[in-house]
Amino acid sequence: MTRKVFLSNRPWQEAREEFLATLRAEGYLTELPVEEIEVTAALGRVTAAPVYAAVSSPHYPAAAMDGIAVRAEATFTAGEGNPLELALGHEAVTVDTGDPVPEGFDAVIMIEEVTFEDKGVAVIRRPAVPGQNIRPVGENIKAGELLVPAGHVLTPFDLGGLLSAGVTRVAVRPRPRVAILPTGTELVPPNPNPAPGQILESNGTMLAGLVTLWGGEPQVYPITPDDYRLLKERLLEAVAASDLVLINAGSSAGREDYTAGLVAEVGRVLTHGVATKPGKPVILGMVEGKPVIGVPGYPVSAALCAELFARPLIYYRQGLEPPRREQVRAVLGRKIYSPLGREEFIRVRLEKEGDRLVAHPTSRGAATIMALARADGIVVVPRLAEGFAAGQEVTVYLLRPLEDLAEEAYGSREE
Ligand SMILES: Nc1nc2c(c(=O)[nH]1)N[C@H]1C(S)=C(S)[C@@H](COP(=O)(O)OP(=O)(O)OC[C@H]3O[C@@H](n4cnc5c(N)ncnc54)[C@H](O)[C@@H]3O)O[C@H]1N2
Ligand code: MOO
Repeated sequence: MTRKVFLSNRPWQEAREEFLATLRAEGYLTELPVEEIEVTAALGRVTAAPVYAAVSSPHYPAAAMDGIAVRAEATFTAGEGNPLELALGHEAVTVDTGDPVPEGFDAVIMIEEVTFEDKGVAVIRRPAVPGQNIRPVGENIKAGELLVPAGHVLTPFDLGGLLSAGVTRVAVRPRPRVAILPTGTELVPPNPNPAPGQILESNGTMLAGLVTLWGGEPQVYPITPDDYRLLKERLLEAVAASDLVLINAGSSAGREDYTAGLVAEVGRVLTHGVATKPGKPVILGMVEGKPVIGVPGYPVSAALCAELFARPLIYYRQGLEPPRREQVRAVLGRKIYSPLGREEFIRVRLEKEGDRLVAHPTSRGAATIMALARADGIVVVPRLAEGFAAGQEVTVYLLRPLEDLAEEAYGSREE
């Protein structure tokens, strides 16, 4: 096999657009699958069709209070000075909250307003108004009413509403199954005593976490060594069993970086290399109508590529628009130099100084996962800019809510 050394340097937006357009053309993002599941297990799932009420709620006129059901017109004469006696079981019927109001009765008087002087006789001192303390049929939901539209993320309230309307099963978008393949002969399961050269496999779990946050169902495969035949077997197995495959590492130009060649052999490579930092050697490909992303090995590169390329797919595949990251404006704590020609994603910590926010760039190494873990946001230096001056106002894409900003600064602020 020839060793492919040169990667393309396309703007990532263009590469992503082409990837999405290819997936749309193949029906992957337009003919979305559907599954029917129990409403009780549907929290956070996306409806595949509008859901209508099977039954009204309540489906019978229901007492809204504990008391007695009466015929309102038979109570008009009751007054403080004119107690009215009603024969129980005939002129009045005791009911509890939620009970059906018996046929022919049209009001409920709260038990606190009733005295029972004689066994079998209820005494009232105020007339009842028709409909009082009765929840009519359909007060909450009317049979046939639209409960939720298609493409709606089901909340706990929705689930309560669906069940109250007699809906027990619901058609939803399946959670996209995402196969994550950690590859590399140097990788070992995490342990506290790695030998020199061994790399603790951590990206699988990190990527699985991101996939879960975005609504997907991750499956992390066992570590595959850099063996072309094994990688090919694993890739084909993963493609058959999932909706999206993330092959982690082997994306670059090293002697055992097989991913691009492999995807090209069994499918097609749309992009190998984008003009970002980190994340440059990403591979976007298609195998048997499924997207395959070659995610670079360095943890921060892996996280960024997942964000830029896997996140939109996982959302669109569920029939959702990927939510926009919240943005704030901040001033830079120091100058950033960034090479021309690559869009750089710089992790920053934010600090409140009076009424302004100051963004402090953290470590820029693609291997420094804790810098990402501790970052509050990302500042993007455009491809055709060489950086920003200290004190310049920039946009920060938030990685966590502003109110969660850590009080104390931890970790290094140096590059
Ligand atoms: N001559 C060149 N060398 C490199 C280039 C280049 O263009 N020319 N690109 C660099 C860039 S940028 C990146 S990013 C990396 C990407 O490399 P690969 O995707 O081929 O990944 P590996 O070389 O196999 O691994 C790199 C590094 O990543 C860590 N790693 C890998 N897998 C895991 C895992 N599952 N869990 C945790 N960490 C992992 C590991 O530290 C590796 O050392 O290539 C540059 N080189
Ligand atoms: O672009 Mo690599 O992805 O520098 O880290």
